[in-house]
Amino acid sequence: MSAYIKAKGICLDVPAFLQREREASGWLGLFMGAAFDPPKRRLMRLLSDIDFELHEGDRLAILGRNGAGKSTLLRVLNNVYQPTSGTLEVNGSCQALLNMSLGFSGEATVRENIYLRGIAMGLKAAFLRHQVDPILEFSGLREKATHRLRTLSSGQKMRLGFAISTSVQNDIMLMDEWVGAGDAEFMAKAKDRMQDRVGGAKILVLASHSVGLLRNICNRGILLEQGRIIYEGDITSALKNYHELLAELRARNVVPEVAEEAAGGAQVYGCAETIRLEDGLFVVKGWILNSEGAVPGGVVVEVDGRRYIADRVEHHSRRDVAAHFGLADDRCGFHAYLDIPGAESVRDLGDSIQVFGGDAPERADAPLRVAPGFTTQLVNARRNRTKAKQH
Ligand SMILES: Nc1ncnc2c1ncn2[C@@H]1O[C@H](COP(=O)(O)OP(=O)(O)OP(=O)(O)O)[C@@H](O)[C@H]1O
Repeated sequence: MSAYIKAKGICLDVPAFLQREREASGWLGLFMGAAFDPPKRRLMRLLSDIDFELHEGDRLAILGRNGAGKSTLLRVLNNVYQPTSGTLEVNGSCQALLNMSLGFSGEATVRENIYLRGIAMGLKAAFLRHQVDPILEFSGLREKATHRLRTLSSGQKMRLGFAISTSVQNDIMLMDEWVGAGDAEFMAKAKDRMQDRVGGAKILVLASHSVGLLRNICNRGILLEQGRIIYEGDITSALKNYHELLAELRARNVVPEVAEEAAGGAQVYGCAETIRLEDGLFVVKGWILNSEGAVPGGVVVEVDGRRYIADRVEHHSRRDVAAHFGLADDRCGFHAYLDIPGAESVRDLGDSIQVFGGDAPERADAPLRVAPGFTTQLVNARRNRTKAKQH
């Protein structure tokens, strides 16, 4: 049977308890206020008139700034919240990667938690028996199988949650950000599995601030603002509308608030495409943008572990990149000019160069992708130097 999601006129109201703001005029006043002025209950509308249909092959990006309602909508799709009005039809097995530790019990053992969580996911005990070993293996927690969950580190709990949640392929996947957990070795395994699961899902719904990720994975997008869909369309036009909304907010001096993620700042993406020497300065060309659709100005090049800050970064129009990411501002191309003492040509740089971007040089710590052409340039330069030495 085919998988689909049909949301018609969904609204969600939740009760909010509001306490009157009052000046604390001493302890007695505070206690009396708490005793005789109980919080008022008021209904708050978190989602209004949400309408969309998803069918097989749809990969939907949910866009919106902080507090727009993305996670709330995912929770409604996952039946965590019942809509106050409207109808939701979900056909197909559904897996939500929303909260990795949902359904865990700290007092139960790791093995027991696999059953608890698996059953909460709708899996049968007989089926789960065969999943326990692969889950312990994948999460690297085989020797902890009989330990109580509360004795595990948060990274280990995350690994376990990830291994259980992704142990089976489902028709529909709901995701709040791309899941990455644990150390580098686990991350690599997790990435492969995520790619498998995402590729195997018939329908994917992904809420994220990561524009590059959404652009790569999704083919459709909805833009939420204050719990309403303000735009729906293909991913390119949805991203364009999202960036236009952010640009408009910035123009009105409203902080768009999309960047308060764990990393503590807007995510920076980009690519270093070429490097050459021009009038004694190295010029790195490429493109750069951040998750707010703005163009960061800091570029740093790391050669053999030493950081060199660009003296000057010039921005240029890159319509190809702007069209790909749906940017409101197409000046995301950059030429970064650097002085690298001791290097007189590209061949002196070696081939272990990394390029980083950020809002300012001192915060330029987001690695930019290095285009194959860039690497080829360095490798050819090194080869030429070796040949020249031999002659
Ligand atoms: N159970 C709840 N009770 C009251 N308010 C809530 C509840 N859940 C969410 N909200 C409010 O609803 C709004 C939307 O929250 P939600 O977490 O869906 O935003 P979001 O778009 O996912 O944001 P972010 O990008 O920061 O993750 C916020 O203002 C939040 O404070």
